[in-house]
Amino acid sequence: MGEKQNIIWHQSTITKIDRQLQNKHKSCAIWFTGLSGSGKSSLANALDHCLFTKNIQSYVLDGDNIRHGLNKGLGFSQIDRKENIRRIGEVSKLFVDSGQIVSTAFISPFREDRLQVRELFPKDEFIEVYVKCPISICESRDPKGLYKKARSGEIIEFTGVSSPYEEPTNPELVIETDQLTISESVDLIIQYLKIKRIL
Ligand SMILES: Nc1ncnc2c1ncn2[C@@H]1O[C@H](COP(=O)(O)OS(=O)(=O)O)[C@@H](OP(=O)(O)O)[C@H]1O
Ligand SMILES: Nc1ncnc2c1ncn2[C@@H]1O[C@H](COP(=O)(O)OP(=O)(O)O)[C@@H](O)[C@H]1O
Repeated sequence: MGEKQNIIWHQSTITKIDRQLQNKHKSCAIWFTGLSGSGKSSLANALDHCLFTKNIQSYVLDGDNIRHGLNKGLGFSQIDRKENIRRIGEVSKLFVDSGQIVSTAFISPFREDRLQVRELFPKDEFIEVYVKCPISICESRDPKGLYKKARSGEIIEFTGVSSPYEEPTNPELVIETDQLTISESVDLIIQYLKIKRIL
């Protein structure tokens, strides 16, 4: 297909390993998944802050922000969510190729879509973090008032209310945000990155 379109893959002369050696740490995608209000953005940003202060190359891709730009125009049907996640998967891979630790904060409710992203990476470069929190607590947090709108029918196909969330079956990490503080959660992730020799 690439050949038909006269598109030829260029191998970059500086490799991912060259970049990792220069950075003095490995690169990976940390894929936060969970309900709205479970704490994905808060954790991804707190982790980013912690890594940044340690001089580690880190960046966050956040659902709300990406949907303002790259994925503007995509909605919340199953098909649009699939495309949303597919694109973020590809962008994350570019970040990992560039030697960075990229944290993504997307609901990514469908197992199949998360699996498709996982398959883009070698085994040790994709870390799925299930940000687990009972919906009753997410709803009581309701940082953007969206659950209220979903319950009243103002928002349709809202995850956990009128659209499914398929829990991860085998994530690398589970973080229960109704049990741990943000700082305890970040410590857990840092500990995992050290055990896996990413840091
Ligand atoms: N219908 C519906 N369902 C779920 N979420 C909704 C919806 N409409 C708007 N929002 C807001 O969009 C954010 C989720 O976007 P994502 O790109 O992470 O969603 S997905 O992964 O494609 O399912 C989500 O952000 P988070 O609360 O950070 O998860 C909401 O703020
Ligand atoms: N232990 C915790 N971990 C993460 N977030 C928490 C925790 N306790 C309370 N919160 C609050 O819950 C809300 C989660 O919102 P957010 O991070 O935007 O979630 P999401 O990105 O999953 O929608 C924030 O207001 C955050 O301060």
